[in-house]
Amino acid sequence: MSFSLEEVASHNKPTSCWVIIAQQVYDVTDFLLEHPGGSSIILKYAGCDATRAYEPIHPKDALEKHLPKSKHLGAVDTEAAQKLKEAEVNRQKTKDEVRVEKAMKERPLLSRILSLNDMEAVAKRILPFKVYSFYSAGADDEITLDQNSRAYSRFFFNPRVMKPVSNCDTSISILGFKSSLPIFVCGAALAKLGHPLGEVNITRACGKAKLSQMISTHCSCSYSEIADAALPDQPLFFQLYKSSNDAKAAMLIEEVERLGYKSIWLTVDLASLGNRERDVKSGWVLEDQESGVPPVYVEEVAKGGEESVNFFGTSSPVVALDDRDMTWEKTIPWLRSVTKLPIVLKGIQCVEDVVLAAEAGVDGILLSNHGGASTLLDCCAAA
Ligand code: HEM
Ligand SMILES: Cc1cc2nc3c(=O)[nH]c(=O)nc-3n(C[C@H](O)[C@H](O)[C@H](O)COP(=O)(O)O)c2cc1C
Repeated sequence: MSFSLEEVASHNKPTSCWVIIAQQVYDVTDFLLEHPGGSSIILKYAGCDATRAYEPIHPKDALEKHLPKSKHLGAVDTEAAQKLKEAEVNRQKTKDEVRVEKAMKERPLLSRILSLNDMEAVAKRILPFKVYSFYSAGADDEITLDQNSRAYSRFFFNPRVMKPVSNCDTSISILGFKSSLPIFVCGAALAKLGHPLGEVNITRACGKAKLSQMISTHCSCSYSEIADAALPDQPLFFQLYKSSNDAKAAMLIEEVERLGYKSIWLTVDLASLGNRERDVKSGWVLEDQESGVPPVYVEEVAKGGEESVNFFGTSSPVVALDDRDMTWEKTIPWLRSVTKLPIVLKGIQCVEDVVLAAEAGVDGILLSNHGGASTLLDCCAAA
């Protein structure tokens, strides 16, 4: 079955909502309320082509996994496909896209980027404004974000000399897996926003460097693509945002266990999303930059605009359907009952909770305040 653009466009309401993704037509009416980001994000594209918004965020298999087959209605017809292609070719680039294209051409060679600070400065130049805001924003006044990096300058080495060092071994073992350095790659959502190869690229790098990698529940490549990119003996850990629906969470764990992931890192510091103001603001800051004229706010403009403001930014969907009522007594035994993998709690921040974690019998903890980025509170102690 194939559809014209006009036919798709007539399904542009919450009561009948179709979208086009990669020239395929989907009926997402029933899915609206299940979408992790809520319905309003999808409704923005109701009756339209959502490909450009959809592809950099969602794993390849998201539609197949979450929409019943019957909701994949068919493809657009030949004329519609042609029109969509033309619209994409003729689309006027935004100022931010033009800026990014220029910055990409002028970016330094990788071999000249010597430190994380250098890398961050390049990222700020070459990433789209909204993406950089999402990747870098901290909660509230970003005091914890700032303190996390400052903490490194509060501690000093007392170097000892006259020791043999020609044969140093920097490797350690993390949950029984050898790592060439005492670091690993932490789980982070949406890598494809920064590079089209997304998490898979990082997996390949970890394979070469012999490092472990934790994969976010909200990675933008599929869990299986990432598993396929890993070398046979390369450990992948899975970061779990636990759904409030236990059965769904158990299915997810079963899936990654089957794919060969080696441990479950339950994130416990995100019962609610932090107030990431730079991320929230980035949408309207960008709109003002694009319009090129100083914004003029009048009552009429503000009206109606107020309700549509997304107060959580790009991260908003991340915790929308997550379990906000996890407890030591309930959640850890439940997790043990659904997996044999080692369990690590990610986001422990005080001694009292370390003790409770040990009593609960977990296999490890990750001392972390989520980078001062997304936790509910700013002003948490540096971690
Ligand atoms: C069918 C059409 C869909 C459309 C048009 C759509 C659109 C979007 C958009 C535009 C965002 C970004 C929100 C933002 O920038 O603030 C988003 C986020 C998200 N969507 Fe969808 N979506 C669709 C289907 C799905 C499906 C099937 C899933 C699978 C569960 C899904 C899961 C998510 C998740 C988890 C996020 C948050 C980003 C992340 O952490 O990965 N979406 N969606
Ligand atoms: C862009 C970005 C995305 C992140 N996504 C996730 C995520 O999906 N799940 C999660 O548990 N933590 C996520 N984090 C937090 C990191 O895993 C990590 O806790 C943070 O970068 C601070 O490092 P630390 O825990 O070593 O202090 C994200 C961090 C950033 C910067």
